[in-house]
Amino acid sequence: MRTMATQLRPEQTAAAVAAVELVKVYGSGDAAVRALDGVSVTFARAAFTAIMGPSGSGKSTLMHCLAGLDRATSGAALLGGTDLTTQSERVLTKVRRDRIGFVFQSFNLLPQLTVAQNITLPLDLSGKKADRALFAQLVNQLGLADRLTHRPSELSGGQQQRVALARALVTRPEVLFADEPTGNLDSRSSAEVLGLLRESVSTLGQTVIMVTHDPVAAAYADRVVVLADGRIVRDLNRPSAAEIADALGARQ
Ligand SMILES: Nc1ncnc2c1ncn2[C@@H]1O[C@H](COP(=O)(O)OP(=O)(O)OP(=O)(O)O)[C@@H](O)[C@H]1O
Repeated sequence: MRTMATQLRPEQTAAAVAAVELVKVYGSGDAAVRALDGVSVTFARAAFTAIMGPSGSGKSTLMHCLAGLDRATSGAALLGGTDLTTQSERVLTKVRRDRIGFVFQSFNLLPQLTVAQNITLPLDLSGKKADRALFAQLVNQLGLADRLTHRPSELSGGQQQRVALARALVTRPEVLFADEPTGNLDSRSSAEVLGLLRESVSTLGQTVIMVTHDPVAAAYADRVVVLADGRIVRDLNRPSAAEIADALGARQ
């Protein structure tokens, strides 16, 4: 539980997403692991940010705390000014469903549903109607128009990830979190999915935050934040893949 209220600045509450002095400790006593060690960072709207860093540096923990999937030990995790660390589980479930889009390495599609049903599932679950114009635009942009009645098992990995992307975007989430979205894809499909993420930022004004190990993937982002030992150690503006690899190499 938080012992002291975290002081918030206007630029933090106005940002799409912000971490403020975020600390996450797993376990206790000798076994305690400080996965996040006081992370403060703001993420602008309509920007594509990559979070990078060595294995165990805290990337997933940061994303999970910012997306309301895990609760920080102290500090604030702000989504459009709402501090997720102080919300009930019931509210967090609603926030994840209504305000956040997710794309995971493993696609997470429902095998018994068609492509079209998978895409509209989050809207169906919250009792909302799909915006037909946006649905049609996404399906065309993502090259899924002739796949709508197929099951996920009939699609390639790249196509499945494009369905997951459409499912995440059709709700118009305030932020799209992508966790190693190209981890299971070959380089051609990876380039396609990353290009589509990039396009969602440029054409739809989507805010995207992506965890990745891959400097080539991170080079699609506007900004690359590098973590080490639960702290932010680099913050790069539009870096090339080579600059990203250098920044990571210097840390390992
Ligand atoms: N549920 C947990 N219980 C205990 N320790 C945890 C838990 N989750 C993560 N950790 C620890 O917290 C630290 C940060 O882990 P995290 O998964 O955030 O790193 P990461 O940068 O995402 O790593 P990777 O690139 O390998 O996925 C690591 O030391 C990890 O062992």
